[in-house]
Order: sequence, then C-alpha cells, then structure tokens
Amino acid sequence: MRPSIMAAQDTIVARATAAGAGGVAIVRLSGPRSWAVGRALLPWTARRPIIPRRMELGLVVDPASGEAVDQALAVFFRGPHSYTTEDSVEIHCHGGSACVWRVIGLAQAQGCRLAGPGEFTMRAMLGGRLDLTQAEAVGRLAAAQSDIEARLAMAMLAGGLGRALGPARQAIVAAAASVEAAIDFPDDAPELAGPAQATALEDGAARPLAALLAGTVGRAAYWEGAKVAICGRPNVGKSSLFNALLGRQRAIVSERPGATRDVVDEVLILGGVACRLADTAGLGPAADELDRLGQERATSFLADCDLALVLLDGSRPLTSADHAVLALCQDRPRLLVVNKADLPPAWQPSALGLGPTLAISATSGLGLNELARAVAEALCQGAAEPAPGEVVVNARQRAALGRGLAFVRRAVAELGRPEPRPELISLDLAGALAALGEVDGQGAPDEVIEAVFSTFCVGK
Ligand SMILES: Nc1nc2c(c(=O)[nH]1)N(C=O)[C@@H](CNc1ccc(C(=O)N[C@@H](CCC(=O)O)C(=O)O)cc1)CN2
Ligand SMILES: Nc1nc2c(ncn2[C@@H]2O[C@H](COP(=O)(O)OP(=O)(O)OP(=O)(O)O)[C@@H](O)[C@H]2O)c(=O)[nH]1
Ligand SMILES: [Mg+2]
Repeated sequence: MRPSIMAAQDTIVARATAAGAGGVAIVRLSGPRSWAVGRALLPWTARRPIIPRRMELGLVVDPASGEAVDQALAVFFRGPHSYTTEDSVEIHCHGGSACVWRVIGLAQAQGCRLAGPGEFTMRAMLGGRLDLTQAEAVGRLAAAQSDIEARLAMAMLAGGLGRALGPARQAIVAAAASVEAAIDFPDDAPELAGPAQATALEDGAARPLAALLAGTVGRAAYWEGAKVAICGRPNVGKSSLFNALLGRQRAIVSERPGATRDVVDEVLILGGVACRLADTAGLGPAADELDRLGQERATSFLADCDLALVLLDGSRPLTSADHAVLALCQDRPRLLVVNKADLPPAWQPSALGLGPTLAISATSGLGLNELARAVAEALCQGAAEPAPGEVVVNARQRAALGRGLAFVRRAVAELGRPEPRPELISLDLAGALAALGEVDGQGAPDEVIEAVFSTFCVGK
C-alpha cells in the first residue's frame, strides 16, 4: 500500500500557504511527533506549559547551532482537536521563501517527512473529521476561482452530499440483504418479493440519485469552469475584445491583420463562471508558414472549447473568410458577436439569418457586460445559478453517480420481472454501492481516494 493511505505513523511537514513571497507563511506539522518537533524548534515553549490553540510569539531556533532563524507566531493543537485530528503545530513565519524552507528543513532534520498533495486533509478524513465529499470540497475551496464555485464547495463542506447519499445506500443495502438471502438459502428464504422491492429500491435509491443528477444540468461550468475561444477572420478585433474583457493590454493589437499567432489565454470570471478565455489567430487564407501554424493552433483550441465567440466586424462587409469561420462553428456551441458597433454599420446582422447576435465595441466597451452574461447563459444552458447551501455534484461525482444510478435501474428492472434472478441483481447492487463509495469514500479503493487528493496542493 502506498504510504499516503497507510494509517499515519509518521509526522509530516509542509507550507500551508501559497508558494512565493508573502506577508506571512504557515508551516504546518501533523502527526505523533509534531509537538516534540515544535518544542525543539520553538525553545520558549519548553519553559512553560503549552496552551493548545493559543497563538504565541517567539523565535524559531536551529537546535543544532542555536541560531535564531525567524521570529514567528506558533499554535499547538492537541489531537483530535485539530484540522487533521492528530497532534499538530502551525508556525506562522515571515513569508519569504528562505524563512519558510529553513523552518521546513529544520523540521525534516527532526525526522518529519515532506507532506504529499492533500495529505493533511487525507488525515482529517482518516481521522473521521470529513468524508470524501467534504475533503473534495476543501480542495475545491482552496482552489476556487469564482464565487459560485466557492459557494458550491461550502455547501458540500457542510456535508449535504454525504447526507443525501446515506438513505440511497441504505435502500441498496436493504435490497442486497434480501437478494443475498435468496441466493444463500434458496429453499428457506421467502421468495424475492420482486415488485415491492423494486418499488422500494426505485423510491429509496433511484429517485434521489436521479434528483442529484438532474440538479447538475447546466451547472457543470460553475464547478469545472469552461474553455471559451474568441475566433474570427483577421482584424475583426479579437485581441481587442480579449484585452477589454480582461481589463488589461495582454495581447498585441494592431491595425495590421495577422497580428496574433499564438493562442493567448487567461482565466477570468464571466457571468460567475471561471472561463479560460483564449485569443486566437485570425482564420482565413494563410499568407505564409507562420500564419498557417498560428491558424492550426487556433483551430485546435476551437475544436475542444466549450463555447466559441465568433467575432465579426460590423463596420466592414462580410468576407468569404467570415463565412468560412461561421461554417466552421455552425455545429458547435457559439455566440455570434458583432464588433465595432461604435462605427457606422456596413451590414445588418438580421441579414445573416443565423439567429441572434450581440453588438459590442471592444474599444468603447459597449455591450461587454451583456456579452459576459450571454457567455454564462450559453455555458449553463440557462440553468439557474446555484443558491447558497444548494448541493450540486461536480463532474467526477456526477460520473460516479450516473454509473450508480444505471446499476440501480438494472436491479429495479430485474426485480420487476416475473422471476427475478438474484445473482444478477446482486452484481448490480454491488456495482451501485461501489459507485456511491467513489463519491463519499465509504469502501472506496485506494486508487479512487488517491486520485481525488492528487488534485490538491501540497500543504492542504
Ligand atoms: N491557520 C489555519 N487556518 C485555516 C485552517 C488551518 O488548519 N489553519 N484550515 C484548514 O486547513 C481551515 C479551517 N479548518 C479547520 C477545521 C477544524 C479545525 C480544528 O482545529 N477543529 C477542532 C476544534 C474546533 C473548535 O475549536 O471549534 C475540532 O473540531 O475538534 C481547524 C481548522 C481554513 N483556515
Ligand atoms: N473602431 C473600432 N476599432 C476596433 C474595435 N475593436 C478593434 N478595433 C481595431 O481593429 C484593429 C484590429 O484589432 P485586433 O484586436 O488586433 O484584431 P484581431 O482580430 O485580433 O486581428 P488578428 O490578430 O490580426 O487576427 C485594430 O486597429 C483595433 O484598434 C472596435 O470595437 N471599434
Ligand atoms: Mg489578434
């Protein structure tokens, strides 16, 4: 078994705050030796009893040389009253990376091991503070970029999803118990009460799982963010729009067509959704090799984006290159955006015959708020923004619950047959339980747990 999921014997150390210089950085220790190590590095704590959870000021000292390496605040937590549920110590040192790494190095010299990604939270889960849904929520809170993602993670941290899965699991376990009895004692066990059990399983498990899945419709972008490409023929103002939405001059703008070559992307919040917005090279007949390479990058980003903003220049007649871009995007999610609305129009958008268009001006800012709202609406297919406290599952959880629901439905169907075959039902119910376990961690294999924590940063 990999060390991370083994019962925690060792004491781990990591910086809990982001890499790079900052005002203050937190180095956190957790595990059975954390207090001893903390005492060794913080000599003032040896002189009087430690009061758990009280922040105190003192020097961090290298026990080998006696050198004071930082002035810091420190807090000792006595398990289980700590984040990890283990004994732990936080040293709040000065934020320069030299101080942080010196303190971490001193802890390593005292026998601490560098923590892996998410290892503190994994210990919190093994210690019973959190289930897997809550641990995942913590990871999302630590990385959330949009207010709504943070809101969704807070609802999940409150345990709503774990509580929603409990009754479904109970219904599956109850069905499994009678199915197992029918398999083990075919003569003694009462006949499988097929229709009654089918109804119980349908009401108890299929329905709540289906409701959880229904709540995700149009909501994925709030959890996962979205890739949005600005595309169009050269010179329509793609880079200008990109810069205007971003609020700074990130990409080169030029009156000369063919200014953009590479895909330039940045994350920004549009209508509450964290979007990876990309400015791309203008599409059209390639003038040279560089142009061709740039357009290749543009089309490959376009091929896997969630939404394309097809930009047209309203001040110039449409060209064959515009029509080629429209054709390229006709079968994918897209918004038609007509730029340069500050200039006299050269054509009527209604003449396109392609449905609604948005009029904007990248240079004057006209229509940009409406565009941001339209982006979110298109990405979320008009679904309502999640309310505070509302539990919405993320993509990983949705995939697992979808599999679980399919298993439950097969078991329900089999139970509804004139002579249900208990062996088949048993397999399906086991599959359903495994799928639920992937979400809340109950009975989940190590690989699943590790995959969730591997997305965490070190120190969380
Ligand atoms: N400095 C610091 N800030 C932090 C954390 C941390 O560990 N340290 N957290 C995490 O990374 C988050 C807060 N989560 C926490 C959850 C529980 C406990 C804890 O010690 N619980 C005890 C005591 C509860 C109480 O006094 O009310 C317990 O539940 O027994 C600490 C942090 C965010 N901010
Ligand atoms: N009047 C007006 N000019 C604009 C507007 N948006 C962009 N422009 C001008 O149009 C020209 C081209 O702008 P870019 O943003 O570089 O166009 P692009 O689509 O990125 O061009 P390529 O990178 O070559 O494909 C520049 O001279 C911009 O100042 C607008 O809303 N109104
Ligand atoms: Mg450009």
